[in-house]
Amino acid sequence: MTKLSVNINKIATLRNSRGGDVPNLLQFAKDVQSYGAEGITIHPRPDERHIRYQDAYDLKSEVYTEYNIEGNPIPKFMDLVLDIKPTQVTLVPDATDAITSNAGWDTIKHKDFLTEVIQTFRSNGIRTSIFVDPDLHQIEGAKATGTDRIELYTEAFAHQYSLGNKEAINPYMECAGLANTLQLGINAGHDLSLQNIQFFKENIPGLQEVSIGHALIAESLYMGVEKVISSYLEKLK
Ligand SMILES: CC(=O)[C@@H](O)[C@H](O)COP(=O)(O)O
Ligand SMILES: NCC(=O)COP(=O)(O)O
Repeated sequence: MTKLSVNINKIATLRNSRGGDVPNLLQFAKDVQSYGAEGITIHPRPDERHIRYQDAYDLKSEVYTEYNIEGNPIPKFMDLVLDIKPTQVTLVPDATDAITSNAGWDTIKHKDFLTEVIQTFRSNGIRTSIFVDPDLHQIEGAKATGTDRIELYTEAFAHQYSLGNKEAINPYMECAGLANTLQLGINAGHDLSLQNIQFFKENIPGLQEVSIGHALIAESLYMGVEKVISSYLEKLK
């Protein structure tokens, strides 16, 4: 059984574009949990262009499933996570101006830093996960940091799969095999979608959690737009 954690960054992006409170982020989080989602993921960025730090605090009392906060462990982010104490923190090595996450950690180069950060979070009762590329050396490096889990960065798989290249799953399968042997928990995310999720899940043994945002929100628009147009037309008769 793989848990679905819904990344709600895009809801905050839409809200912020008009400066008000539509759509309401907290209500959305409540609703997706009531529809069965098993977690809520947010990825606050230093410029707060979507999730604001205050959102992260406000969500704390509304998330009754798993609360996963992702980000680069700069001091401001560390303080936020240690204050909130979510279920899980996922460490992502993003540049401050990154449009979206575009690489996993070099767990070998940053071993000492990651080990210290992970120890801080774990000693506060927060489960840890490290965002990594599907590379066996990086999985071994992740194990050495003491992290509970890894999050496999799935952008390369998603892109290749959309081009029909199913072999793109191979490095992920190898990394999952190694992670299972090392008793590292396995999460995955980035560009997972209704098109690729079943194939990914079927080929990754021990996949514990996926966090999905961008495609899930776009798919929700497409799957809902017909009903909404009909509702408007009904009112405009
Ligand atoms: C780590 C990861 O892949 C996601 O958290 C992704 O970075 C979402 O962030 P944006 O919504 O800012 O693209
Ligand atoms: N950790 C990945 C995540 O939260 C969502 O990524 P995406 O589905 O928005 O690409």
